[in-house]
Amino acid sequence: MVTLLLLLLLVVIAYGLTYVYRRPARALLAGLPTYSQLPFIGNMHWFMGGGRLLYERFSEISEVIEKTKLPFVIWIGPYPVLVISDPEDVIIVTNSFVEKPYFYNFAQNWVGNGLITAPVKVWKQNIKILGSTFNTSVVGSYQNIFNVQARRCVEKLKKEVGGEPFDVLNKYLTLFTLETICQTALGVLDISESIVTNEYCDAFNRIVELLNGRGFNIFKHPTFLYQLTTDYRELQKCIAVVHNVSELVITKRMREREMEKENAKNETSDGRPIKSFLDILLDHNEANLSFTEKEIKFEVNTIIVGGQEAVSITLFYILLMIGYKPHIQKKLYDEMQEIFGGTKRSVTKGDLSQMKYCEAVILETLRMYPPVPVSFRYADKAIQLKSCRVPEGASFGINALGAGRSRRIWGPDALEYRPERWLGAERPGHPAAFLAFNYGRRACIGKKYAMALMKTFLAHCVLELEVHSRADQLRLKMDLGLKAASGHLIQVGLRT
Ligand code: HEM
Repeated sequence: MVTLLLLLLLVVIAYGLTYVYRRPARALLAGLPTYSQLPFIGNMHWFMGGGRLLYERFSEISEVIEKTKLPFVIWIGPYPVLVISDPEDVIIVTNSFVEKPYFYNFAQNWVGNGLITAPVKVWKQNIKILGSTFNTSVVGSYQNIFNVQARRCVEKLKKEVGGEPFDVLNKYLTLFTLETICQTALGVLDISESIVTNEYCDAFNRIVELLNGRGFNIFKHPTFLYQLTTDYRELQKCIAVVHNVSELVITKRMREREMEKENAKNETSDGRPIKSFLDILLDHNEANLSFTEKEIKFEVNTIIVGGQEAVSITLFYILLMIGYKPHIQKKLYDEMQEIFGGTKRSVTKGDLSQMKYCEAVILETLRMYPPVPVSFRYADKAIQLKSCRVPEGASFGINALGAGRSRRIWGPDALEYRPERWLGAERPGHPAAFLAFNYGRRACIGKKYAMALMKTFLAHCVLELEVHSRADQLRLKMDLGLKAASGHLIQVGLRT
C-alpha cells in the first residue's frame, strides 16, 4: 500500500513538472478549438463512455474543424493531440513526421515493434526490407489464391440464400481475409478453418477494446499502474490466444519451407521466385538473425492486424451499401458482366484495371467508412501548419473520417454515398483529400493488395449473388477502428 502511495505521489510530481515545462506549448495552442479541461486529465473525460460516444465526439470534432478551418486540440493530460483533416496540413505532417506517439506502445505486448507501432529508428531499418513486399508484381502473383478464396467464400455465402439476415462479417468475411492473408502474405498454403476459431475472434476483438479503453483513460497510461488492473491480466490472456495462432502459422511455414527448398514453386509469371512477407523475415532470420523469432511473431501479428480487419470490415461496409442501393449494385453487376461476358472464369490482373466502377465503389466506401478513422504522428520538432505553429512534443491525429466527410473537400453532397464522384472529371482534385490508407511517408503498404483482393471478391460475389441490407439502420462506433454498433446483418439471394 505504502509503495502504491509513493508511486502515486511520484506520478503527481511528474505531472506537475510536465505541466510547468509545457506551459509555452499550451500558450502556442491556446487559440485553437478544444473541449473544456480538468486538472490532470485534460479533455479525457469527454471521451470516456464507450465506442458510440467516441464516434459522436469525433464527428463533432470534425464538424468544428470544418467550420473553423483550424485543427482541434485534444489534451491527454498535459499532452496536446491536434486533430487535422485539411489536406495541406496533412501533407505537411505526413511528410515531416514518421514517429508515432507514446500510446502506440500500449500494443507492445501484442505487436511489439512491428511496422505499424515501431519507433522511427527500427521502422527506418525494417521498411527498407519489408516496404516492397506488397508491390504490383508480388500482389499479381497472389491472384490465383485470391480467386480460390473468393470463390470458396461465395460458395459458403450461397448457403444463406433465401434465409434470415445473417452476420456476414463474423461468419464469413473474417475467415476469408485471414485465410487469404495466411496463404499469401504469410505464404502458408495449408491453412485450415480450425485456425480462425470463435475464441480467436473474441480474443482479437477484446484486445482492441481493451487497448482503446486504456488509450482514453489517462490513469491507465503509466504501465506500472496498468499492470495492476484486471484489464491488463485479461489483455495478456487474449494476446496469448492470438499469439498461439501466429506461432502456429510461423511453425507451419517453417516446415513447408524445409519441404520446398528443392522445388522452386513460388514463382512470378516471369519466372523469378517470389517471397512472401513471412519468407523475407525467415530468410533474414536464417541468414544473420536480423529478425529474431519474437520479432517475426510481432511482424506477423502486425500484418494480421493491419490487413485482415481493415479488408474484412471494408467488404462488410461495401455489401451493406450496395445491398441498400440496388441501382449501384446493378451498375457494379453490369460492369462485371461486361468484363466476364457471362462466364464464370477467374479474375485476372488485366480484369482488375478494367473494374473502374468497382474501384469507385470501394473508394467511396472507404471515404465514408474508413476502417482506420484516425491515425497518429508525433512531432519530434516544431512545425508551421497553415493556420498555426505547433510545438515539438505535440502529436497529430490524422482524421480520415472527418476528411472523407468534409463538405469543403467533397462538396455539399459529401454525406451522400455516390461512387460516381470517383469517375472521370469528378475525381477528387487534391491528392491528400482521401486518407483511408493515410498519406505520405508512413502510409499503408498493403493498399495494392487490399484493392486487388476486394475487387476479386466483389467480382465473384455480385456475379453470383444479390445482396440486400438495411444500411439505413447502420449505427457506428469507434475503437481503434470504425465499427458497426448495429451489427453486420445482410441477406443474399441467387442471381437469376
Ligand atoms: C482496406 C484495407 C486497408 C486499409 C483501409 C488500411 C489502412 C491503413 C492505415 C490508415 C495505415 C496507417 C496506420 C498508422 O499510421 O497508424 C496502415 C498501415 C499499414 N498497413 Fe494498411 N490498410 C489496409 C489493408 C492492409 C493490408 C491488406 C495490409 C497487408 C497485408 C496492410 C498492412 C499495413 C502495414 C504493414 C502498415 C504499417 C505501415 C508502416 O507504418 O510503415 N494494410 N494501413
